[in-house]
Parts: sequence; C-alpha cells; structure tokens
Amino acid sequence: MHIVLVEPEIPANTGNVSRTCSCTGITLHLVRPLGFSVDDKQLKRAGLDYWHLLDLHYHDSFADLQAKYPEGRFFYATTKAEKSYTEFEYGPNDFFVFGKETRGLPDELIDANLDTAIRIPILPDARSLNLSNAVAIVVFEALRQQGFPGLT
Ligand SMILES: C[S@@+](CC[C@H](N)C(=O)[O-])C[C@H]1O[C@@H](n2cnc3c(N)ncnc32)[C@H](O)[C@@H]1O
Repeated sequence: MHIVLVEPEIPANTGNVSRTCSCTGITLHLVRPLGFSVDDKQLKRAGLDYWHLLDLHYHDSFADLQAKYPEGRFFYATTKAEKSYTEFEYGPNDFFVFGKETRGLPDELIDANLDTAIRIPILPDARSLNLSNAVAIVVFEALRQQGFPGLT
C-alpha cells in the first residue's frame, strides 16, 4: 500500500507517518513543496531509528505521482467526504492521499474524486483530526481488512 502526503508542513507529523510506514511496510510518497527540510531534527526524532526500513519517494506534484502509477486506485482522506473510510474494501496496491495540515487537500482534487473520498467520523463541531493520527486510523483499517499481511 501507499501513503501520499500532499505538501506536508509540520515535520513531526511526517516523522510520525514515516514511522507508521516503516513499521508496516507501506510506501510513503511526499509531494513537494514540503514545509520543512528533510534533515529537520523533529522529523528525524519522530521517525527515530526506523528510517532504514522506509520506502520513501518524492514527487514535484500530485499529477507527477499519478502519472507514475496509472494502475493505482486512489483514496482521498478529507473531512468533506460523504463516505466513511470503513465503506470500502482495500487492497495492496491502493494509495491513500492526505492533505496539508493548514488547508487539507485542494477542493478541485476532492470534487473530481468524490467517489473515492473517505472520511473518518468525528463530531460535527470538530474541524479535523491530526494528520498523522488520520493516517494511522486509515492504514490500520486497510491492513486489518487484508489480515495484517507480513505483520506479527
Ligand atoms: C489537519 S487535517 C487538515 C485540516 C483542514 N483544515 C481541512 O479542513 O481539511 C490534515 C489532513 O488529515 C486528514 N484528516 C484529518 N481529519 C480527517 C477526517 N476526520 N477524515 C478524513 N481525513 C482527515 C485529511 O487528509 C486532511 O487533509
């Protein structure tokens, strides 16, 4: 599976997501521009000593990434989705796309992909979950559905 962070801004969040990906064998894609340097201390600290396990790819734009994976099925995590993340059956070649901390995913991207936009239920008055927590919730549902492949 693949996690895509579109223009992440907070290094500790990307560090946490890196660690989740390292521990589960999920590929991480970072779409530029990033709001931090990849040498950032907070990024490294959150990822601890798991970096050697991480399959990490950088892309100059989301369109670039999609062009590299024409067979991929893309799910878009957003509070604006109508469907819950539990409504789909996920597979090993799926991509899960997450937006930046301040603004989320661009409206045009969501509007063009409403059929595979997924929402984690939260209270109506709450704005959103933390990015790295949202990633962990979705990833572990997808892994659970597939019997936690290769994990003990
Ligand atoms: C901090 S949130 C962005 C908040 C932004 N103000 C917004 O309204 O989208 C960062 C990312 O985490 C994911 N996220 C956070 N809460 C979510 C939820 N309840 N359902 C689905 N995705 C969520 C989305 O991918 C979002 O773009």
